[in-house]
Amino acid sequence: MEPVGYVIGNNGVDELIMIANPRYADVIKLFDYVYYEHGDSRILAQVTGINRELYRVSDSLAPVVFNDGVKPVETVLVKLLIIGKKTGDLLKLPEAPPPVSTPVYQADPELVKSYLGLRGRLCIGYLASMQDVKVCLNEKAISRHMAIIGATGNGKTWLSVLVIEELLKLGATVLILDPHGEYVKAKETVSKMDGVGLTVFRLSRQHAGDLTYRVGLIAADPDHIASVSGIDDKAIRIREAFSLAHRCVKLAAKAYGDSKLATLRNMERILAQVASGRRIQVGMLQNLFGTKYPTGNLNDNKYFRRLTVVLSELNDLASESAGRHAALAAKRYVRKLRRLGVYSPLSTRLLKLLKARHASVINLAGLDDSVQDHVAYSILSRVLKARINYVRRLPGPKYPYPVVIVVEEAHRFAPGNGRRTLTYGILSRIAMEGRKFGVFLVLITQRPSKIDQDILSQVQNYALLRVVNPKDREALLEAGELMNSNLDKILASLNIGEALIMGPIVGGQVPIVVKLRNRVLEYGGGDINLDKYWGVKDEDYENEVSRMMGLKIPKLTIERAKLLLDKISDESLSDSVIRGYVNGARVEVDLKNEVWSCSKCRNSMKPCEHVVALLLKKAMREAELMHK
Ligand SMILES: Nc1ncnc2c1ncn2[C@@H]1O[C@H](COP(=O)(O)OP(=O)(O)OP(=O)(O)O)[C@@H](O)[C@H]1O
Repeated sequence: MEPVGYVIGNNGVDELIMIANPRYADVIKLFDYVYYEHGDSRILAQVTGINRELYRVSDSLAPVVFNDGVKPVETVLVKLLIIGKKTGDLLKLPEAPPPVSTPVYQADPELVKSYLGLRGRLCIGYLASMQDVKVCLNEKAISRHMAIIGATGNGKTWLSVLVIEELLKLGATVLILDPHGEYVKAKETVSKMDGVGLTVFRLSRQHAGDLTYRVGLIAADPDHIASVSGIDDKAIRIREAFSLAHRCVKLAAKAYGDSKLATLRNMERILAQVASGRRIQVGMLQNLFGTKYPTGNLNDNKYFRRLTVVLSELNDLASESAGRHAALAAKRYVRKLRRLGVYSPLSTRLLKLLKARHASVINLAGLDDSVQDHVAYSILSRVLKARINYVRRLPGPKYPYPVVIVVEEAHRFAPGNGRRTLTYGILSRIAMEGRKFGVFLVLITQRPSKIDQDILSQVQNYALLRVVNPKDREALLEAGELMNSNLDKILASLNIGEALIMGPIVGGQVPIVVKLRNRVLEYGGGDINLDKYWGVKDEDYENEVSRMMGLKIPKLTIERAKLLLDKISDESLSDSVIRGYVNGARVEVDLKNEVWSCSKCRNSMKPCEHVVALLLKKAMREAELMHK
């Protein structure tokens, strides 16, 4: 066999420089596998850089080479990352670099397969440089969690969908926290996968989903829901009133054995009573709540006794003006929570959410960050608890199978800037202890520097797509022990559809560059191809939207609106008054009179991004109809 090149130097024992055999100079590609002989073993290496250079000629000769029209002599220098020699099941780096002029050969698929040992069952693609070698990740290593990292639009969701498909085929229970509703579309294609189920849970009626997930008020920490409602941490009196009302409905539910009493509506009723300065007696609760419950002797009931104590604290509030004001303010916050439609007395049953061979997508699109945070916190805490109860045989809800939790936009739930979300605590606990209880994380983020580094450092498997930002590459260098400057260069050279995978999931020894396979499940939120609808350039639809409203819409607003296009729901676009929900905001535009309203931006002088998003959608819909 003819060598593809010869060693001409080295950089430590793990990097070689090879000069390419001119006959192979145009054949050698990035990520190719090559080897050289060392005694009776072969040392495998991978191409990580290719440089074309002018053959070194002396300074006095250089002008001659160029001026006489002689084609410059080219050398192709190839950087090789040493993978190692096979010793039993292990790959070991050689003790010394090979002598200069050692011949280097192209490795064949069998050699590569036997060295890399990709013997898992999560088959997500092929070696980028050798498309007949399948890459199957080790499913057991998912217990060491996984991070999927890459710049926006480089295929993170694509890869996560592949991992989910493979996990589902093996019978896994998968839970997906989906802040942008990107996985909702998977529902349409899940029937292509035999015996696999997928349910989309929505949080409010105006969003897409099969079932509604509710966060239980009885189990919720009053401080948490007070924060979700927007009550400032320092507004102690308002928080106190809020918390007392919460305890009151919770205890009433327990004392009377009727969970339906623990509603936000009943909290509002209690607070209205306090705000108006009227005292509340136990006997009045039936009237106040508008429900009937047994009025027998409840004096032995411990909840009843606590309820009377809480009522007397509420009455103390009612007796002073500051207390009444606080109750009035708290009532407004409760009303705000009620409008969200996310809370009900009891949480949705866990067994509706968790099933083997099944993925549950939690569609959080359109909810404010604090609501997303509370929902995620509530779900993750319950899942971890159910697994702990099962493993440790403790009383309480249990789930018998391990659960893989996919967290899209993980930096939103566990930001690295020291801000502590509710979800942060539970995510960091799962990152640290989930392995013991069979709760595994797949964290997806565009910005590794923005995610909490303690959590990231618990993750041992990395799938890296193109990461362009040097700061983000630095964060990876810090977080992953496996990361080194060679890999840093590979990262910058990846194409869409390629991923660099490291960690025990690929045997733990060698990073692998994978060409990802096609997926079965659809997902939304990929690039929106406006040209598909318009067949025209950006300016044309910008002009169209401006024309509709009879005024110039700033480019920035249009850009922001484009990002909201996949967050529009319940839209009605055919009449002269169009309406819909855009990222949770209720939007209405009267096209004839060129007036608009947006429940979030209220009295803006110019159409806000929510309004413009709805207009864009209408224009797109019309263009689509025209092209049919
Ligand atoms: N392996 C692949 N093969 C072909 N096309 C791909 C592949 N991966 C991604 N794409 C395309 O690239 C676009 C972006 O992909 P995707 O939405 O998965 O990226 P992302 O990194 O999750 O983006 P974001 O951070 O914005 O969510 C999509 O239009 C998708 O179809």
